[in-house]
Amino acid sequence: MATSISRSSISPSPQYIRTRSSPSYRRTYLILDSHYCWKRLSRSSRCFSVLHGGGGKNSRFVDTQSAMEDSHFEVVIKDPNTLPRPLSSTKSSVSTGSRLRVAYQGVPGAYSEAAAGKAYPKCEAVPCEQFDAAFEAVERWIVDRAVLPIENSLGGSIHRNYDLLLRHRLHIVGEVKFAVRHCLLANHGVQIEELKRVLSHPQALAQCENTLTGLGLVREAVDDTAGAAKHVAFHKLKDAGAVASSVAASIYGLNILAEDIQDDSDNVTRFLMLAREPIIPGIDRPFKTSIVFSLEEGPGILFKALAVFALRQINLTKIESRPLRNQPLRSSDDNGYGSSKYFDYLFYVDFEASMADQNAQNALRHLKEFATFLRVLGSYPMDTSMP
Ligand SMILES: O=C(O)C(=O)C[C@]1(C(=O)O)C=C[C@@H](O)C=C1
Repeated sequence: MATSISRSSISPSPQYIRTRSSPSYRRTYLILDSHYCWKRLSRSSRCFSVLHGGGGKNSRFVDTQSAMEDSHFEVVIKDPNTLPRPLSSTKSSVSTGSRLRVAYQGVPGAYSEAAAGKAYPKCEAVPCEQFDAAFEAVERWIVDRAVLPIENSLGGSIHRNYDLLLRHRLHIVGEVKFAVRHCLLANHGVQIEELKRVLSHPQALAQCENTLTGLGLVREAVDDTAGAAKHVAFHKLKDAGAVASSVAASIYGLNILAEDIQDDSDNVTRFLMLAREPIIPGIDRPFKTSIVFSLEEGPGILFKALAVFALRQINLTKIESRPLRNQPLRSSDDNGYGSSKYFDYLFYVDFEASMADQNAQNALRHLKEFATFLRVLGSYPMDTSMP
């Protein structure tokens, strides 16, 4: 039985980006990513710097003050040792030939465990309490990979994982689409009419909105679907059911009261496969590339940013915006539009092209002309299978 990883078993995550500039100044960031990195300095920027390497002795502070004259400057660092290796071991399971250890969030029976098995057949799936524990488990060489949900066809994006992708230094090396078929589970002998509440992961509850509303059940959010099933079984609850998989029902000895209770039969969750090192992008099969960037303020800037792909016939499959954290609310005094405040955003974009494709490289070169920050999260084979 694999041991579960909780946040408390791992020391706190290093900060990926740390700035030393005064918060009142507009900032752009310089990211020294091991494989893809480029940054443009904002002309309005004052001195700033970025920490790469988590603050340890491998960290690199880049004082960009001297680079201020050259507002278009590019840095490319190729460093194979992206992440520190553990003191106890210098070999991963991959190099030792043992089973690949793959972190997922939840307990056995969670959909994420099944997705990890689909992504890496024969792997040893390692349960983690929270998403960030899974990221850290890979970073600290406790496991080799993580498989984490990023979006669902009914419930939408899993925002937490977008934020963690940026905070951590892992690379997207693949994706896997998994058909999620929810069941309503309860202890044996409990009838559906006796249920007053239902426990599950918030995404799963959202995916079964119509069914649960029809049954008049009060929703209670927990960390994962299988955890909900385990809780209902462990406490022998009579008034509560769980939304979870049929696998969870058999693991925790629950009865399946209803099957396929998701609002749409096509309920697919897309999971990302994460690793310490990126894969070498190819052009031998369909590839997808995921990037994150931020932009200067100004009319039509997002339009221009997206046009770099349209101009080259590159199809976008996903765009997500997230607040740029640690960036103070900028006063609109900056540009003289009264006293209202506004936010800065990060844009996460997935597009259908490989970083090995010149067309994609040109698009990103074009994008960096007006991006204040740009990072390639990964270039990886598309999952074209039927989920
Ligand atoms: O709780 C689980 O079983 C999970 O694997 C998590 C999760 C999610 O985070 O979206 C994964 C797939 C389903 O969409 C519902 C829940």
